[in-house]
Amino acid sequence: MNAEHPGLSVAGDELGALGLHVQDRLADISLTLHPGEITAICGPNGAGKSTLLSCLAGLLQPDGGHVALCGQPLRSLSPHARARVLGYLPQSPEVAWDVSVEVLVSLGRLPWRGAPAGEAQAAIDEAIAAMDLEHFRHRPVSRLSGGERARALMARVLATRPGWLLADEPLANLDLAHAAALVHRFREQARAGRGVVLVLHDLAMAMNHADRVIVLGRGSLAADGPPETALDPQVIERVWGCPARWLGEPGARALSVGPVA
Ligand SMILES: Nc1ncnc2c1ncn2[C@@H]1O[C@H](COP(=O)(O)OP(=O)(O)OP(=O)(O)O)[C@@H](O)[C@H]1O
Repeated sequence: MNAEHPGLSVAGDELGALGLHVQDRLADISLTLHPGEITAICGPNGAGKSTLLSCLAGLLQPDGGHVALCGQPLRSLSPHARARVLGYLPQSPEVAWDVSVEVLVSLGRLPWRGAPAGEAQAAIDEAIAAMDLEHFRHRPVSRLSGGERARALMARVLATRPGWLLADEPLANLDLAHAAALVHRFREQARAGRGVVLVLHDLAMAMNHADRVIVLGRGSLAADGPPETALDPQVIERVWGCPARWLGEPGARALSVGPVA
């Protein structure tokens, strides 16, 4: 974890690397994540993916180690500053209050209280449109389907316009077309110089759309690199215990999984 990687300029702000070092009895992991990339975190159930993402979001403090943004400890940033730069989508699609979609999405603007109202409304409208929610704008979230609610929660994160998007299983409840649209959105965010970090169980999604894949075993780094190497069939067999082989062309791979011995 260091500041050796230069930050990229995003909307006038310097957005630097997001680094993490965790060293305790459960994990020993050091990572530096780069803006401008889509990084996928993959691994079996219980490997520590959500825990790692929560540490990166500053919501969990590792027992030993630290998290730094642009070389600066995350803890030294105010909660407001952290919420403006790190947008976090939790794994659980629960919504505490039965508000409308528009109100839920507008909560993503809370870290920007005091910004011009027009800017806030533009960000909310853009996020609602990006997640194909115009039709549901005034509907209470309790009357949405599971996938629609997942899209509304993602829209709330997008409305913040954070420098880093940290999303735990963002595609899990989405149909094919909405998943493809969201992946396209993630790529746009990365192209704009933002950092995108996704926990993904769908290894084909990670293979086809990530720039970098981090594979977690039980609390340790099993692989880290471009998808072709980090998701090599040997890695998959070692970490998930499944014989597997990749089919198709680069960028459009499918995973064939054999029977578990
Ligand atoms: N609140 C908690 N208290 C104690 N242990 C926890 C807690 N949350 C998770 N764990 C444990 O920490 C380990 C890592 O959990 P984590 O949720 O990070 O895994 P994951 O890789 O995201 O798994 P999944 O793919 O099932 O979502 C697991 O063994 C889990 O049982």
